[in-house]
Amino acid sequence: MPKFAANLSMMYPELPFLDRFDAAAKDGFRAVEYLFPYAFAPAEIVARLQANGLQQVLFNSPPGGTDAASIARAWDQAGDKGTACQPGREAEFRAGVALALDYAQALGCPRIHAMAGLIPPGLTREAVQATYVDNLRWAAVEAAKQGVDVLIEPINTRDIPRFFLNRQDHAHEILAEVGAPNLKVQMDLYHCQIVEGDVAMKLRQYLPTGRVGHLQIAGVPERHEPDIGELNYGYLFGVIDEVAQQCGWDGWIGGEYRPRLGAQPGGTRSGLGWFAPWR
Ligand SMILES: O=C(O)C(=O)[C@H](O)CO
Ligand SMILES: [Mg+2]
Repeated sequence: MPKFAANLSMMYPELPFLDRFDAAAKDGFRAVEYLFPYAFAPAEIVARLQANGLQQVLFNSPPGGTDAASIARAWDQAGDKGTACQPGREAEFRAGVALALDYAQALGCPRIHAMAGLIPPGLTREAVQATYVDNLRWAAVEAAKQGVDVLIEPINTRDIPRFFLNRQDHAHEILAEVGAPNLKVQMDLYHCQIVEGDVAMKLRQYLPTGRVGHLQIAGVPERHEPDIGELNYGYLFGVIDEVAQQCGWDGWIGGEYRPRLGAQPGGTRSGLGWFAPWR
């Protein structure tokens, strides 16, 4: 049976961040994921997780910067979407991963997502792949010391132009090149549909490899609830369940979507019809 995590960066926009843990638990979620915990002391988040019996199943290493203020600026102002592929920012990437691993230890989180970043102007994907691979190899070694997986996620270039990693097959080629068993793919079906399509067959192809560390879902193309848009998630959850039972995949599925009703009071909860059969 699929296990769903609430993405607290996109769901519950009607609530302050720290109140979203309680709301997700009240709505039946047993796990949460989000982008960045760095604006809060780990103890503040641990208190919310423990008060609600929630598992922390994913968050991102910093997209740039290495302290709360510079991380927020990197995402909001600089438009950084990771630094892993960017030559000359290796020290920043590594400091960010070290911070993320400290938080992962404190939060009991078994995986972090290291965003690839944008291909720098004037360079090509091929020209920066070696930097990406070297950074991931370093991150995987550090993460393995505390039993944490590092995830890489193909992201579509309509949402993030010039993002380095866009395709599932390229992500799995990177895993092979890095050669670290704790480096895995964050397979976001929203991005997979936009970039490649054929989502059910890609689930059947990649879940049995044991190298998909996490799934995420959202409606396509609006990125609202999974039951709004061109993907039949009822069918896809059945495929995930069938393949997971065959291959033993036991991962989480993050609801990484913007509720259609936005920040209206109760807007997120009123859109949880897709989740009702799985609570
Ligand atoms: O963009 C996505 O789909 C992600 O999952 C990143 O981690 C955050 O943007
Ligand atoms: Mg995603």
